[in-house]
Amino acid sequence: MRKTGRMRNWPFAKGHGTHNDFVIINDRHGMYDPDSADVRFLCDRHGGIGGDGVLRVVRARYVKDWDGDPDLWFMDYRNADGSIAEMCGNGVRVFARYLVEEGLAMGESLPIATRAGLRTARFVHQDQVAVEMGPVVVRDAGVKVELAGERWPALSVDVGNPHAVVEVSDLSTLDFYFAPTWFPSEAFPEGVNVEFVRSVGPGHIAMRVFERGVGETQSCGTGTVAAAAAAAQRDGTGITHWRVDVPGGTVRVDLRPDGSTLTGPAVIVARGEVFLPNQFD
Ligand SMILES: N[C@@H](CCC[C@H](N)C(=O)O)C(=O)O
Repeated sequence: MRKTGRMRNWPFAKGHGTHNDFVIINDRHGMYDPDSADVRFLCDRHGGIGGDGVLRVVRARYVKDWDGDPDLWFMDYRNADGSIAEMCGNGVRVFARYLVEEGLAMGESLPIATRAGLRTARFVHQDQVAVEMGPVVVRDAGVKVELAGERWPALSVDVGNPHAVVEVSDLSTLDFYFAPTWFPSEAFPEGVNVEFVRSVGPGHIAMRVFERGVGETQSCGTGTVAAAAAAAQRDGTGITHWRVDVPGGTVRVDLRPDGSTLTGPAVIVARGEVFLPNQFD
């Protein structure tokens, strides 16, 4: 097997939610499941299209291990390094926007299957989409996060995917040249997304994130929910509505005992055709 030149053409779209950006692959008939080399190519900002991840749009019936309604649209999310993640909060809003713009779904409220279970997206106004994100589990498991020689205690938060949330006093001095590490390492055997959060005021935080499988991104939707839930636990005043500022914009997180809602923008910015390198012949 050897690498050769270009071979297959495939339609794609590009979209983002608070500048967390995605290459969208329409695979409605289950004909093209990108392998990790394809995902890395699609997400490559210099040699490919460029994105923090890939959203493969596919009917749930074509997804191995999905045992729910086969007719649902499934958000098959991949990180830029080719790894698979359970859930993507910005991605699911962009996915919903894409389905409607492509005429693949309609209505104000849209069920979307993900590896973390069913999520429902609702079109609110203009570019805003609200997604029911399910329950958020916050634990203080004695985890510490280290970055550039500094160590902080972190809360472990499960939003369908894993997060470690750290409180800091200054976001501008964080140095992401090297990835953050965590202790004990067994706390997150599958890796973790790390959120650094600064309190701005009551119900208002700012955040930077270093995503598993990507690096620093302009935003992470599940991360904003994790950060708000961790801030609510630390703050203890019972605030349930949170404004979360990220480098790429602002989202709103609503917390309930049995679930959470993430509301933020989702836009499609391009459509085109990509020439996929032929890896095997
Ligand atoms: N950017 C996403 C999260 C994507 C997955 C994450 N990197 C992981 O590996 O869990 C979001 O908006 O939630």
